[in-house]
Amino acid sequence: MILGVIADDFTGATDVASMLVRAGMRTVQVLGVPEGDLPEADAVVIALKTRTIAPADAVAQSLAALKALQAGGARQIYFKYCSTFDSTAEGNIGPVTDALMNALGTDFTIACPAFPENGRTVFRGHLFVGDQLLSDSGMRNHPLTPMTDANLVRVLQAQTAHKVGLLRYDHLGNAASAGERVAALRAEGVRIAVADAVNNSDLLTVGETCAELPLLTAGSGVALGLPPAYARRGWFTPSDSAAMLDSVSGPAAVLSGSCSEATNAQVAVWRATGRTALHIDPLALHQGTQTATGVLAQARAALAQGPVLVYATAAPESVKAVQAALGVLAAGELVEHALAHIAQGLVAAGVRRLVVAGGETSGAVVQALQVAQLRIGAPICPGVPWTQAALPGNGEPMLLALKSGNFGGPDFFAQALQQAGVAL
Ligand SMILES: Nc1ncnc2c1ncn2[C@@H]1O[C@H](COP(=O)(O)OP(=O)(O)O)[C@@H](O)[C@H]1O
Ligand SMILES: O=C(O)[C@@H](O)C(=O)COP(=O)(O)O
Repeated sequence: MILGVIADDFTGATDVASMLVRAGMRTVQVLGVPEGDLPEADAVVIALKTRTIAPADAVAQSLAALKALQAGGARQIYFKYCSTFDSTAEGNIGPVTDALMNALGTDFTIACPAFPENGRTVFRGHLFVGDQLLSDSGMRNHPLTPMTDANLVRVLQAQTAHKVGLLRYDHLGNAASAGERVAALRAEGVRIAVADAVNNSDLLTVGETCAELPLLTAGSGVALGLPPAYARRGWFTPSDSAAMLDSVSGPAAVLSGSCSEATNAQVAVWRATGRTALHIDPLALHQGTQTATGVLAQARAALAQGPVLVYATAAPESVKAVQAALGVLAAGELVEHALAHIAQGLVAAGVRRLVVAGGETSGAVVQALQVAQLRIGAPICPGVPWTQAALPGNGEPMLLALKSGNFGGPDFFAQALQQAGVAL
């Protein structure tokens, strides 16, 4: 294994796995820290659900993942977080980075969430989402990790006691000048350098400059820049490594717990077509006037007519009202449990092609389905591939598309299902 990736959520894990596959690395994604040996591959991605949990728990799980990757022989470790730097006031990007650096005995790493193909660029340490600063984008209203500061040096500095610096774009002209700047930053005592990157060429420079660091921390964009750097060092030969997924039939469904602007638009487009769309109302769930079992029964009944969408996706005002009534974490968990329960019931009813929107939501759903490993197939859009899992028990194949809340065009759900052979 060349690269061992620790991803802080499940959509992020398929995102980075998809990038590595695209750059020619044989990549396997495992869900949670496995008990036994890791699979044989150029890169192994361990998907955790640590983005919004207590920092101490996130650190413990990340260190367990690190141990497994080290036992599998990983030459380099990559801590994958969101391209919008999603974190709470306490972390977990800073605490997990610090813990991994200590465990690896290293005194320098970078932090680079840039993913230019999806509009995430970092310029002078500030993160942009399209033309907007992160703090002006829809991320300011995220239910669990509202991002209200685009200055990543400042955001990260608040999460670590160590010195955070900036690897600015004007040093990214080539790997030699970037390398000199890294040496200077290290001499200044900087432990974590936020790296600018506004296009894929910057990511290639970052990849070349950082290919031999024990630890990288990034969104999925840097994963594009690393494989060419590894290949130049003779560590592997890129191959067309995208898995051919099995052709899977059976009913299809979409579960959506993301409240991002992109997902709100995708739900609106689906509803406008008149296809089945069942709404989960967290307040009604809490009061008991709606139950997950009731919604599941409706969804199962509708499957014969075609794919079903079940969504809790709501606009920011509505999310805020729910959170004011129930509490932020309790509201999130209530919805996640409901969608996970519905996923289990739908799979028991024969659903074999499932799209899930939202990182936390995907984590809850995939954990409930007790899936252990994903094969990465062709991308539906940048950052979202179809994947194949074997169901526990009988090992039957099922296709899963885990969509980051922010990714995909307005017609993503139909596009994904059609790509998996679902007639609409
Ligand atoms: N209507 C709602 N009100 C409050 N919280 C909600 C609502 N719908 C979903 N949630 C919660 O919001 C969170 C969305 O996070 P996530 O699934 O990671 O989406 P994204 O990928 O957009 O970040 C989840 O914890 C989900 O349960
Ligand atoms: O880097 C990204 O933007 C995604 O890979 C990601 O981490 C997804 O997180 P969610 O938006 O919470 O799904």
